[in-house]
Amino acid sequence: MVLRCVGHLHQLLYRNASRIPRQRGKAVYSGASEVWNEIKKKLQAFPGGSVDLIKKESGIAVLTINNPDRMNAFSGTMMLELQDHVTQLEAWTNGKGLIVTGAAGTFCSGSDLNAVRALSNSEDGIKMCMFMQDTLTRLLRLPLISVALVEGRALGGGAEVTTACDFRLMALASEIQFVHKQIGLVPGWGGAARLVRIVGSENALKLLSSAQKVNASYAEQIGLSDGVLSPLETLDTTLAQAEKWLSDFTGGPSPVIQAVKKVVVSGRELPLQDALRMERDIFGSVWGGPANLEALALKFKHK
Ligand SMILES: CCCC(=O)SCCNC(=O)CCNC(=O)[C@H](O)C(C)(C)COP(=O)(O)OP(=O)(O)OC[C@H]1O[C@@H](n2cnc3c(N)ncnc32)[C@H](O)[C@@H]1OP(=O)(O)O
Repeated sequence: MVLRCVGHLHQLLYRNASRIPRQRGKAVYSGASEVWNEIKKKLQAFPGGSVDLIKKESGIAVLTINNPDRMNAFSGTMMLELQDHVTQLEAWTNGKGLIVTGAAGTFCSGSDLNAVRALSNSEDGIKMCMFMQDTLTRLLRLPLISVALVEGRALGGGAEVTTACDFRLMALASEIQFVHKQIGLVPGWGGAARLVRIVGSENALKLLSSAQKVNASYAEQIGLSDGVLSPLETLDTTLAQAEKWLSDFTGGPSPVIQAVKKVVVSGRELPLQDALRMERDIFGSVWGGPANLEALALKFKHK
């Protein structure tokens, strides 16, 4: 009887699920389609490398920044590919987790400096920055629990990409470095705004104004990293280690994991009143759902 009532309520609420305001896919800059078309055309002119996406049956996806000849620097076409993959992941209903990593033992050396030089007027720079802000904000908002697996160096825009994941895991000898100041810049891919939220404004100010190399232990100390990977003489590859680490958070059905991520994103991004409304709607989408009914039927005890 109780279960039937819950099921009925679920049907009622589920009708409203389509009304859950979508956090994902929401553009950072709305009404900018002309700018997008223009910048996409410019980015096409800087080819090289790739961003590769593998979606596994387990619900974990692996996104690899792949341009080893340039220490995985982002070419223009890689920026476009990254955005396409984010769009694909936004629609991945079976997804639970995402690992962002770099090819050939290093993470990413930021924007391809050849593109930076060619797009050095401030108008183009701002458009490229808007494009990457949009993509990386959507990456962070994905309803997947994401982790950056940092090996080797994460420099400039590469350091910014690490902050677009929920968590960061670093190999023992790896380094994250916001080198922007050394090339007369500040972060422009949303990395400063995210860094302040991750490590606090004092630590962010230290990292950006000194452009210091942040090793794995210092990163853990200030909360930039969530764990140090074991050296590779262990049996696991770094990717396997990251998958194992992530599995602590991605156990269970995808609708529940996605709902968990969504309530956190709304709590982080919205004013309290809106966050509470969003939480109500997300709650309504899982209440009386299959995972909830199954757990109730099992009289689950949290021992
Ligand atoms: C808002 C976004 C702001 C940005 O991201 S601006 C870009 C910030 N990144 C940088 O300034 C990185 C500059 N590169 C470096 O410091 C060094 O190359 C780095 C990454 C420490 C690696 O040093 P090493 O291990 O000694 O290797 P290397 O210098 O010989 O590099 C190997 C090849 O990769 C190239 N490379 C590395 N980073 C690049 C980049 N960002 N854009 C374009 N090419 C890049 C480098 O030029 C070299 O190529 P080549 O062998 O000389 O043809």
